[in-house]
Parts: sequence; C-alpha cells; structure tokens
Amino acid sequence: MSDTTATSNGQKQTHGFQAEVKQLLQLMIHSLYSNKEIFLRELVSNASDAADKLRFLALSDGSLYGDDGELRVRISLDDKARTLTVSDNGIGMTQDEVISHLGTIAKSGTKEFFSQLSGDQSKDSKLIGQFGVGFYSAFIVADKVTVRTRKAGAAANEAIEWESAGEGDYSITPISKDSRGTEIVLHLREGEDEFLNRWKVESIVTKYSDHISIPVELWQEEQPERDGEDGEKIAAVPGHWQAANKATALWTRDKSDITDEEYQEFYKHISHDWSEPLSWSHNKVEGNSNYTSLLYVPKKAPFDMWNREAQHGLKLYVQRVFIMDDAEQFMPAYLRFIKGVLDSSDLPLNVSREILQDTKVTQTLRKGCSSRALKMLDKLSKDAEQYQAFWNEFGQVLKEGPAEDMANKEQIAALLRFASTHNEDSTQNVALADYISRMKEGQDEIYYIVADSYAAAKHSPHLEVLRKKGLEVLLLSDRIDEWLVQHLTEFSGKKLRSVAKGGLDLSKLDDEETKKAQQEAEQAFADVIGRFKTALGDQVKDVKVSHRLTESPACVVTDEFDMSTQMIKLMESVGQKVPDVKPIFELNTEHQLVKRIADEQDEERFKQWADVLLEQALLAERGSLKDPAAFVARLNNLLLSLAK
Ligand SMILES: Nc1ncnc2c1ncn2[C@@H]1O[C@H](COP(=O)(O)OP(=O)(O)OP(=O)(O)O)[C@@H](O)[C@H]1O
Repeated sequence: MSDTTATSNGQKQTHGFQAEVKQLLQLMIHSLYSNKEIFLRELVSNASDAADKLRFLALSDGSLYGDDGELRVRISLDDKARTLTVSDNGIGMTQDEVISHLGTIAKSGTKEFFSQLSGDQSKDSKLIGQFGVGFYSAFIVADKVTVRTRKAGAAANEAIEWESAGEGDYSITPISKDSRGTEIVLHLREGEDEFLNRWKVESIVTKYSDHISIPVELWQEEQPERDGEDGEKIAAVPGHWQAANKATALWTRDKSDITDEEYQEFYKHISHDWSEPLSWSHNKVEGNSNYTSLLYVPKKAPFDMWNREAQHGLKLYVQRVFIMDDAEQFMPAYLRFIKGVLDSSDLPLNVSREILQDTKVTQTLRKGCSSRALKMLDKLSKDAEQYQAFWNEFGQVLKEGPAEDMANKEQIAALLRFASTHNEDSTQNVALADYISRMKEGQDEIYYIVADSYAAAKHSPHLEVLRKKGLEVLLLSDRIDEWLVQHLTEFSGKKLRSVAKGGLDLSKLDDEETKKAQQEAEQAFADVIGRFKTALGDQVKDVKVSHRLTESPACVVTDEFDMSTQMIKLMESVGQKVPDVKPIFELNTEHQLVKRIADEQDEERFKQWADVLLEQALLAERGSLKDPAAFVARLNNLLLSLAK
C-alpha cells in the first residue's frame, strides 16, 4: 500500500560498491540470519532520524514541510509483488548523498572492524552488531532493494532511484517522485514470506520501535459494516493508516511507565549498538534549570574509542525537537563512552555547535550530566561482576578523569580499580578504599609503582622491602597511569606514594631494633659508599645505603621531585625532549655481591663492578640501556677474570 508514485525520467548508471561494503554485505547475510528481523528496526530507525533532521532544518525554513507537516513512517506490505516497503516523509537524500551513504562505509573505526573479523560466524556477528550495519541489513531478507528518495525542498523530478541485489554493484536512476522523503522497497527472498504478514510485522514494530517519537503506521484494511453482539449494526470503517507504536519520545514519559525492555530498545536505537546496555539513568531536573537526561553505559567499547577525532557525546534535543547528534559539550572526554539523550528547555531552538561552546547553560548541563554519569557508575560499582566488565572495557578512559575534572576528582578516584600485590594476578579490581581498609597500623600512605608491564611492576626490586613488611602496593602498568598519578596525589586524606622515588620513608613502620641496625650499616659502609661515589662520578646524583632491598644487590630510584622513569619514557615515546635526570643509586649492604665488591682493593676492578651494578639496576628499572654493548663487554670481562 504505497502512497507515492515514481517514474523514471533519465539515464540509469551502474556503480560498484566500495570493497568493504561487499564484504560487509556477505558477512551480514550469513552472520545475522538468525537475528534477521532487526532489519526492520534499522530501517525504521533511519526513517525516524530522517524525520528528526527535517524537523531541525524546518526550524529555520518552515517551507521545507510543504503541505506535509505530519512526520511519520509507513510500512506497507504487498503480497502479490512480495515486497515490504518502509517509507518516510523526512529529509530525503540527493544523488550525491545516496552514492556516499548507500555505496560506501564512511565510518570511523571501519579499518579496525575489518581487521578484527575472524571468519567465525558467532564471533563476527557480535562484532557486526557493535559496528552497526544499518541500511545494509535489508539484504538479510531481501534479494533486491529499491530506494526512491527525494530531498526536502527538491522538485519532484529531482528524485533518485537506487537499486541493488546486494552483490557487486548498484544502479542510480533519476526519477520523479511525487512526495518528499525516502521509500525503501524490499523484494523479499524466497522463504521470507513471514514479513508479508501484517500481524507479524506489527509485533516487530511494537517490540523494536515503540519508543520512536513519530508514528510508525501500518495499513489497516477496510472493515465492512457488521453486526455487534446484541444485533446492533457496527458501521464500516474505511481502510486507513494506523500507528503501531506509542509515538511519544521515551525520555518524556514517566519512569515508572517505562519497562527495562523499552529502555534497552531505545538505547539500541540511539547508539546503533546491538547489545544491551550495562546500565542507564533517567532523570528529570526542574527548577533553576530544566532538562531531562537519559544516559547509558554500553557493554562494549566502540571501535573508535581511541580515535581522538571520533564523534562522541549526547543526542541533543531542545523541547523535544532533535537538534544534533554527538553533542560533545555535555560530556567530558573521560566519559566519552556514555551514550544518551539530553533534552533541554533552557537552550534556544536555533542553537548551534558554536553557540553551545560557551554558554552558562551548557556549563550547567555538562556539570549535571557528568555528575549523573558518575553516580550511575557508582551504582554500577556495587555489583562487582558487572563493574569488572565495565572496568575492563572503559577503565583506561576513566583514568583520564582526575586530570580533566578537578571538581569530581574524589568521586572519580573512588571508581578507579588497580592491580595490586594483594592479588595473585593482573586483574584490576582493587579500589583505593579497599586498599585503605587493609592498611597496616602506622601506615598513612598508599603505595604504588608504575612500570611498563604488570610483570615488570610485580617483580620490581623496589617492592622487596614492602613485601617483607607485608605492605600492599598498587601495580600500575597502563600507558595512562603515569599521567594519572601526576594528577591524583591523594585519596580520602591519604597521599599516594611511588615506591620507586627517593621520598619513600618506611622508618615509621620499623621497630627500634631495625632502625638501629640500619644506622650501624650506614656507618659501617660510609667508606664504601664514598668509593662508589668516586667510581660512578656524575652518572648518579647520589649513592645511599638502601632500606628497600632484600634480594637485589642494588637499585636506582628517582629523586622525589625529579621526573619519574615512566614519565620520561612516555615523553620520549611522543618525541618530546626530556631533561637528563640522574638516578640515586641504592646499595643493599646485606647482599653477598655487594659485600664482595666492598672487599675489592683494586680500584680499577672496583670501578668495573660499580658500573656493572649500576647498569644492572638501570636495566631493571628502565628496560633498556643507553650503551648495552659496553655493559655486555664489561660483564664478560668480569666473568672472565672470575673464571681464571
Ligand atoms: N530513510 C532515510 N532517509 C534519509 N537518509 C537516510 C535514510 N536511510 C539512510 N539514510 C542515510 O544513509 C546513511 C547510512 O545509513 P546506515 O543505516 O547504513 O548507517 P547509519 O544510520 O548512519 O549508522 P548505523 O550503520 O550505525 O546504523 C545514514 O546516515 C543517512 O544519512
């Protein structure tokens, strides 16, 4: 029951699909077949987006509506032709738009997506779900798809017909179309007749599209006059279009009237994600500012989360009129994984990205939305399993928070999770509050180490004495961690302290006997320390007796206010110039090797030993040496002399 007519009025051209589209089509037809009815959700979702876009443009040019201001989507079924048609009176497309939107994939993350495909259907179907296939899903059930579209404001004879069998190419033909918008005709594959059944189609629309804010209508056949139960006559009802959905914007409805399924479907509609969200938070704020937000935490990170240019942000509405996608002004970058809708009554309808930049209203909304998102995460964190799933996907992004959002630093810090010496493995599941609850008597700082990998952190010599004393250490090894600890210096009144820096002082935790023994060692070793200083010269800032080693002979530490080794590496990796930071060299006077070197009388040999010890310590700390060949030569020399 199509209500538009179209006639061909020009030359047909054939175009090849972009290679990725061909690949995607093949994959989709095979991997998504068991979930085939979702094509209807995708097409209705696109149609409703097209209506939103037109409504937005019409704010400044009302003539775009022509004489058809009632935006809606219609689904018609034709038994004889075996077609299902989704038509809308939204924005429509020009020829160029048709070619770029329906012949290529212009999404960020496309490359990553294709590189992750494995050929395993169940795995790939999940990936495709995350990637979002949209329009192309029509080919799951159709062996030919015809799209007729006329852009709002264009003349009837400026319409375009796109047609394809979903294989290598598609055709484009200029046509005349008597109404604005897009009509998508699915020529159903053999065996897909269930999609010609009105009842079936209606039930899919209700399931997937109830929250769509414009009516999604199906044709209701004429009902002839009939007799009622008590013999009274019931008048005939002529055939008419009837909405199959509630057609009210979901977020404007009362929370108590919305089911979990509706929230989940709405998430899929706005995010183009196929998995359910992990959680959501729906809030109406009234008073000084007036807005509604509906925020979601996805289950999986999108393909382009690490792409700085990738779009993110909320879908912005002003008084229920769609204004823009990806309004990033309302979510700080460290919460860029949050999806959702913001509907403000305080912004003007003609608001633009530029205007949004620095209005007071934007700031208030951003504050409100960030705080809602953090509260939602806090709630999620009460469920350890769910929160771990969240953390594994998005933890690294959240770690950008303390540097970006000073006002919410403490709240963000409470949401962070770390690997720790308390655990056997590298799972990041220790909250700072857990750490504090396990602190030893007399301990008033939170100890951490930052290294290149979990293994390097866990086996670092700096941990030796802390392990002996039973002190827990957070093991940090994500790229962002050094940046994080620069900005997160305190939590709940407790300082965060690097165990690889000079300022570490565990003497408060030592008993009198240990302190005395340490003092004696320092005195007894004063001469040897002096010899090491002479031997190492300006390679080091200082040489000290170590109180942090039990197994290793020596280690290097960074002076408290110098740049840490990890920070130096981070800066070097992005090509930044770094200052030449000299380490403090610490010796374990209890170690056999150190004792032997102390007995060495030949100053030449002593220097060789001192150099090797320093280079070993640097290697353990930095993972590389400035001159590794010299180290190997020196070591071989010493081994040779020992073997003699
Ligand atoms: N009914 C329609 N009216 C106007 N434009 C449309 C319509 N359907 C699709 N388009 C255009 O084609 C583009 C591609 O659609 P498609 O469904 O493949 O991807 P998408 O909706 O952008 O994202 P996703 O793939 O995540 O669903 C849309 O962004 C839109 O510009």
